[in-house]
Amino acid sequence: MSLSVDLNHSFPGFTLDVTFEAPSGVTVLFGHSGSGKSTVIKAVAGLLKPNAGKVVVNDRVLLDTHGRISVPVPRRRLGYVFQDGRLFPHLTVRANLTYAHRSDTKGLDRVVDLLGLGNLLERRPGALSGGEAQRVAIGRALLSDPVMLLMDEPLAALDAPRKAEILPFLDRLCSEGGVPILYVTHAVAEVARLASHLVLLENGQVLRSGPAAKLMADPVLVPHMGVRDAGALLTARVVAHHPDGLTELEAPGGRLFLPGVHRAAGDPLRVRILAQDVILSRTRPEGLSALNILEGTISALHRGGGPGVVVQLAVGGEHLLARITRRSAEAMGLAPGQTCFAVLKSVAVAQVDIAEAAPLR
Ligand SMILES: Nc1ncnc2c1ncn2[C@@H]1O[C@H](COP(=O)(O)OP(=O)(O)OP(=O)(O)O)[C@@H](O)[C@H]1O
Repeated sequence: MSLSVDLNHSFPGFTLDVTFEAPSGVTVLFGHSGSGKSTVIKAVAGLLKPNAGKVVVNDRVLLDTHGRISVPVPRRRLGYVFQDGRLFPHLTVRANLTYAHRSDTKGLDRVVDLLGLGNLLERRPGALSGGEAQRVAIGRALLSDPVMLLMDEPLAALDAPRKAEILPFLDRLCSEGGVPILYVTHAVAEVARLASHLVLLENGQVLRSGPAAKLMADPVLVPHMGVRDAGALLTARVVAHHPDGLTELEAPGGRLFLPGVHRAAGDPLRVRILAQDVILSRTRPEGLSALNILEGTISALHRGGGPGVVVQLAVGGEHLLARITRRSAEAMGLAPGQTCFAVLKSVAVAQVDIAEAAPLR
């Protein structure tokens, strides 16, 4: 699938002017509140008629204001998942799922299995948790046999435990579902977990558009992600589970030992490592409590306006980010091309930051 979006629209005091192309997979529209994310997704869905623009999904023109084409909403064949599930309260989960069902029963079985809905089918929405209701809403959208799923902050209304509960299902949807997704969020953790392609929006414009792993590892973009949320993604593979509860992973640049990762040996993972959790050393450190030491080469340094510096480290074919003080960077004489060791505490990596791997490269 490919998605091509070119939109112009004005509200009083706000102008949207965005152009981006995205390949198959999960495209995340990320930006702060009011940056225009929902306006873009509504225009793609056909719920908002932009002043001018063109939207093409898989060579199918959904909108072309010059050519006076605007495919009506039902004929766009897009599945829409809102913040709140918007299920029919008087229907069971099964009836909600089959309401707009265009697939065969096999499709229903697959979606029920993919989203873990088997034991919920006879319940009504009032008897579901927020996370369960959202899974049903996603299932219903999938069963309408869409050419693309549009998800507008689908986790925003859920508390942290419900988010953690639904994320593994979204991982599976992204890696096995086969349906391309346009996903709106302002949560960096969701970008890190789900995105294959990232479109950064700011004040109604595209700041950057590109592969998620590349943009997440760009030191210049750290302020846009938020200094406490910024972090690069590494692909890793489970090597072994040790009796002391640690899981050993093979990662670019070395081994990682993380607290109990519940995946089988050999499984590929995608691990987000927050820039603020990485310590740098010019020599291989010894006698530390931190178990994880990855060897790399400094590929970029970026000074912000404040006392911080973001260092990008090439490890294997991937990148890590470390946010340290300018004082430390100067004292260590850090410069591109130098060998450097990244030190990471095992307990710094949260379970929510470990996902089934969608390939990064
Ligand atoms: N129907 C409307 N009429 C007037 N202004 C609107 C309308 N819809 C959106 N806007 C304005 O357009 C801008 C972009 O809104 P939009 O909802 O696309 O942002 P967003 O990035 O999705 O924000 P959030 O994360 O808060 O949902 C905002 O300034 C908003 O107030």
